[in-house]
Order: sequence, then C-alpha cells, then structure tokens
Amino acid sequence: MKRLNSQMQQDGAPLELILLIRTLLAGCKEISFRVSQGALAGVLGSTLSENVQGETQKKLDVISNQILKDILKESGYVKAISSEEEDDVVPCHPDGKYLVSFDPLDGSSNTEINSLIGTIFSIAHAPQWMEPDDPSAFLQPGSQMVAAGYVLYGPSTMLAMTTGKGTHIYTLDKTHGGFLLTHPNIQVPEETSEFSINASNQRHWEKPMQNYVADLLAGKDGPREKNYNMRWVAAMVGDIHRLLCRGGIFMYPYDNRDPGKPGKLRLLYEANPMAFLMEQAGGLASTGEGRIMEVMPEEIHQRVPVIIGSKAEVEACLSYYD
Ligand SMILES: O=P(O)(O)OC[C@H]1O[C@](O)(COP(=O)(O)O)[C@@H](O)[C@@H]1O
Ligand SMILES: [Mg+2]
Ligand SMILES: [Mg+2]
Repeated sequence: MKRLNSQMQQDGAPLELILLIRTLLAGCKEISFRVSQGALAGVLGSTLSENVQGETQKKLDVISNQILKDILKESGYVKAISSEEEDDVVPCHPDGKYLVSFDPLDGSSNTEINSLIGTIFSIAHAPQWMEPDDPSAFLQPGSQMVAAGYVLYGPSTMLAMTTGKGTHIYTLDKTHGGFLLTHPNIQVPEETSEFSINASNQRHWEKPMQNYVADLLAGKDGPREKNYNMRWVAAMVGDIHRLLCRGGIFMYPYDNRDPGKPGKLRLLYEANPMAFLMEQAGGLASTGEGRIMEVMPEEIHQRVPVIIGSKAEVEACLSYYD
C-alpha cells in the first residue's frame, strides 16, 4: 500500500508542507496512544477550567492541545497557531511559512463513553507581513487553505486529508507507525437517504430547516417520496467520516437560542477543513447562505451554520432556504 509521503509528493505538495504535515501527524499518533490508554492513564474526565468558548475543558482537550502546540512550535515550519483550546493565537517561529488552525480534540463529550473522537486541522500560508502574534493573519477565507484533514481515533486510527488534489483516507498501521493509503480519491455519492442533525434542537431552528427535516421524516409518503435514516455521533469528525465513506448530509444549522452565535461549529478549525475535504470529494459545504469556504472570518473562534455532504441532498436542503 502507498505511504502518505508518496501520495503527498504525487499530489505536488511542497517539501516543507509535507514535513509540517508529518510533524502534526506525529503529534496525532501520540494523541491516539493517549486516547487508547483512557482510564488506565487517568486521562478521562474534566478539568476545572473553561476554554474561551465557555466550555469546560476535558483532560484530553488540554493534553491534546499541549501535544500539538509543543510539536508544532519546535518544528520551525509554523509562524502561528490558532486552537479551539487557546484564547489567542500562539506565536511560533518568526520565519515559519505556515499558519495552523486546529481542534485538538473534536467530540469531547464522547471521551468518557469511549466513542469516536478526533483531531481536525487546517493549514494556510503565513503572510510575510504578519507578526507571529497577529490574529488578523488567520482571517483568510477557507479558499486560501493549502491543506486540511482530520485524524479519527476509533477502532482504527484513520486520517482523511487533502492538499487540494482530491481527498484521500489513510489507516495508521500501528506495527510500524505509518499512515497507509487505504481509500484513495474519495468520491461522495451525490444522492443519499441518511441525514445527521441534533434533533433535540429542532424548536430553535429557522423555518426552512424545520420544513426540510419534517419532509425527511415524512418519508416515502411525503414530498421527498423516500425513506430517510438518521445518525448522530455527537462528534463532527465521526459524522463527516461516515459521509466520506458512504454519503449523507450533516447539519448543525443556525438556531435562535443565542442570536450572537450563528451556529455551534467553529469556522477556522471545524467547518473550513471539513468543507475542503468534502468539496475535494465531490460534495458541497454551505452555511445556508453561501459556500463555507468563501466566508470572510472576523475572528479566530467565529462560529458558522453548517450544511455539508452529498451534492444533491445539500442542494435539496438549500432549496428550502430560497
Ligand atoms: O452536543 P451536540 O449539540 O450534539 O454537539 C455535537 C457537536 O459538538 C462538537 O462536539 C463540538 O466540538 P468539540 O467537541 O471540539 O467542542 C462537534 O464535534 C459535534 O458535532
Ligand atoms: Mg470540535
Ligand atoms: Mg474540540
């Protein structure tokens, strides 16, 4: 099986980007090991501290964040980092060519129940003019990303990644510690009969989303004339992995609980990297009002509504917003 390195070279990724990605993945391998140790290593449970999002941090949130921060700072390839678990950007190397945004542990609420969790990352060029502690350099639309991916810590540790030449999925071979290409050139089916949304928020959704989901639930006797099934992993990384494997639509839409918060998921290190992966696999990724990767960020922890997945189904959902 082809190794990650040769696929990245074949996709024309520059050497320094390849070295940066290998460094980041070395951190993810360590996280994979720590996660698999679980209660044996006392890494389950919450800390007493909150992150800038007002969420109580899990021990694994803090551990994963520290592992990635340390390894990227030492690498010399990175000018600055933005992380879900860091209030502000973390300055790294003044000559670093890249900016890395990451969600060190996605699906935190799953840590205690041994369910799917992961790490999500996006990489962009660091503008030469920027000082390493300048957050404004991160305020680039997703279309500027040069690479994005996630590592899923599940029964297998798997990596989905793109450098703009298709989306490929790799499996970590724990016998020698390398990622091997097991699912090249992912193509997400255009049609699907599987949707994913936290239905307990239904009363807070906008009317178009309420109508869209109601028609899915109406099944073959309803206007969509098809029965739909539902899945919700409560970890975006797990839900998106399912979509890349067999299609579907995933939504965390706008809801009116907090007008200041247009959604739950964060643009820089959740929505944008997943949008890049999905588009490179033939799917679509929208906020409901436009392409996620065209959103101009205003701040590093900005949230956006997310509607992503199989092309025809996302288009069907968006038609309810017209
Ligand atoms: O608990 P809810 O409302 O279903 O939300 C689940 C969503 O929240 C998240 O867990 C947020 O990510 P973090 O765990 O990284 O904070 C997503 O992975 C997931 O899709
Ligand atoms: Mg997350
Ligand atoms: Mg997280």
